[in-house]
Amino acid sequence: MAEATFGVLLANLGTPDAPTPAAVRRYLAEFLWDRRVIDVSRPVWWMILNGIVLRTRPKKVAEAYASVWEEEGSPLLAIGRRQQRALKARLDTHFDADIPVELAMTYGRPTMEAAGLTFRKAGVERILVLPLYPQYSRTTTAPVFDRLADALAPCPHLPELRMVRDYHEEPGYIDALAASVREHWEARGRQNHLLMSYHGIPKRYANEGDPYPKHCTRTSHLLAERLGLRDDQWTMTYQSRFGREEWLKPYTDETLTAWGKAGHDGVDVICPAFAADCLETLEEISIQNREFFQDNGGGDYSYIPALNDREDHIALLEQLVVRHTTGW
Ligand SMILES: C=CC1=C(C)c2cc3[nH]c(cc4nc(cc5[nH]c(cc1n2)c(C)c5CCC(=O)O)C(CCC(=O)O)=C4C)c(C)c3C=C
Ligand SMILES: [Fe+2]
Ligand SMILES: [Fe+2]
Repeated sequence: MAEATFGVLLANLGTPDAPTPAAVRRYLAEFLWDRRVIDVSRPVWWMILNGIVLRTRPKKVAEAYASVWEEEGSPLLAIGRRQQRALKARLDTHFDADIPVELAMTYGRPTMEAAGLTFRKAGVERILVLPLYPQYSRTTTAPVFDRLADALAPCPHLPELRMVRDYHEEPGYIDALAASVREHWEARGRQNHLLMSYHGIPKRYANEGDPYPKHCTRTSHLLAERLGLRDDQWTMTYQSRFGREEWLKPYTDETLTAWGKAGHDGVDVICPAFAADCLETLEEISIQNREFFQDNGGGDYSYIPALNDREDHIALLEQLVVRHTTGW
């Protein structure tokens, strides 16, 4: 095997260390203090965050985490580890070399500092950063860049860096999403409507130039086209809103509640912005939103899992690495 000429840093959002109020509080305190995520003036936000949010939210959110927690821990981290191992295996074969692949979270553990140190000890001089967010957002992709820069700040000899900014219209991504939908239809039956639910962001961020909703819309149209869906066979919505400000619309929960009341007989739900299943898909979509639909009179409700460690998903990540490391 040849020696690697670069390393790959897979990055995702982060998750608490345990499904307990204390661990969730630590996680939220770090995450929600990031200006890229919440840009309210610091003194005002400090009062709201410490006076209200961190006093009330951790208990409720810890219960939600407990309902999806796995033996290996938080689903986001457990799946991230599987993605890391599977990508390394593919890259080692592709390059016939021992390619270092690290997983780091923007908030919580495993930290960017730990990944940076591992690369440094291995003598890695070039790092390809691959944030696991198909659609770029200032609230998710940009903090990966900030946190990595912070982690490397003490390093006297910076590695060469490249970052995949987004892959929202990458053919391998759309193909993998479409294959996951078709396989789900074959295994579980097909509902007559497909809902594509994306994590939301405040509408103001989009008005200020975040291309996230444009990326989501493009992904949705490409997926619908690849599945041969007519316009009346699919809908796109945004989930997980937080706080009082207006977020991107239409909202997933309001849409499913209205569809339930209107007596819709069935819906398949996919969340294309999540490269790995996590609290926002396994609890919010698969449990909470199912109730909004069915308790209001809706029929069948079927959640289509994230791409996780599917072979075609890992093959897509491999393709992205191969393309973005050209010349290294
Ligand atoms: C407060 C504002 C938030 C913005 C803006 C936001 C954007 C955003 N988030 C993801 C992906 C994930 N978010 C997750 C959890 C989560 N998100 C927020 C808030 C914002 N997200 C909170 C407060 C939480 C924690 C749970 C809660 O308290 O409700 C997760 C899951 C993590 C896990 O541990 O499973 C992911 C993944 C995207 C893609 C995005 C914008 C594009
Ligand atoms: Fe979020
Ligand atoms: Fe949520």
